[in-house]
Amino acid sequence: MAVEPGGIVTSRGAGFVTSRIKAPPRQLSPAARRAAMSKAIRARLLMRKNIKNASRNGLEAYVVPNFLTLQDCEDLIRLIDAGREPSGLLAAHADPDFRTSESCNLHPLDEPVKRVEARLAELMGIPPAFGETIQGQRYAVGQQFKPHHDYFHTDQPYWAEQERNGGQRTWTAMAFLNTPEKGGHTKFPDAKLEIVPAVRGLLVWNNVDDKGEPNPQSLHQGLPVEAGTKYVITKWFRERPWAVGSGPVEY
Ligand SMILES: O=C(O)CCC(=O)C(=O)O
Ligand SMILES: [Fe+2]
Repeated sequence: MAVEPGGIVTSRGAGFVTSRIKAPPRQLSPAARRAAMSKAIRARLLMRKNIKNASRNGLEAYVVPNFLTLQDCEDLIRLIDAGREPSGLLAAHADPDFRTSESCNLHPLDEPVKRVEARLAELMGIPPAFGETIQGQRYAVGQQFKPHHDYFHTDQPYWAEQERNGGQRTWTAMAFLNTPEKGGHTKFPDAKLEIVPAVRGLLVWNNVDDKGEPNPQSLHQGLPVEAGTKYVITKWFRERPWAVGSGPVEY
């Protein structure tokens, strides 16, 4: 079967059809591979009904309303509340208020997590091995995550290890588990896009540009919650399979 780099391969599993985007050939440069994967993911997302293309000003982003069930949201909130501890950062930051939320890594074998992983895999088509462990996050009033990129900055000391363990982060999928009373918007200040959290909704964005290079326009932040609480889950995808043994990574 001839498949283009980044083309879609369909295979029949036990009683259901699964399709995955095929990893592009290794002889391409890393950026060309990332670009080919992005092209295939974009084509797949755009084929879907009930997806809103929120791309603008050099940022590629999509919103899928009602992506999760209410049951998923309730179950995930319970898991986050049971496991939450102060959110970490991959590299120390001079600003102690840079990321003030609480987080936990969700166990991939917990039933609600398995359900959501399967739905995300079906949406994105990215081979599951390319995805990091889903992280849950809880923001109380005043808590936030200041502007940052999800891609790795390759001039940082952490990069050598990340390059070995799956390489660059490509896409981010973030689902809103509740609707905070006020605030907590996800804002892309340079791209001038602001998403108001809505229970069950999914926000997906590409951290690399059309050439497969890290895209500065993907700069984003979780604005402070002003009333109520905000719960989200985040899944970061890598350009290559991510080694679980390397341990969970923060932003
Ligand atoms: O909470 C948000 O709106 C943003 C979270 C975020 O940027 C992240 O988890 O990488
Ligand atoms: Fe982020």
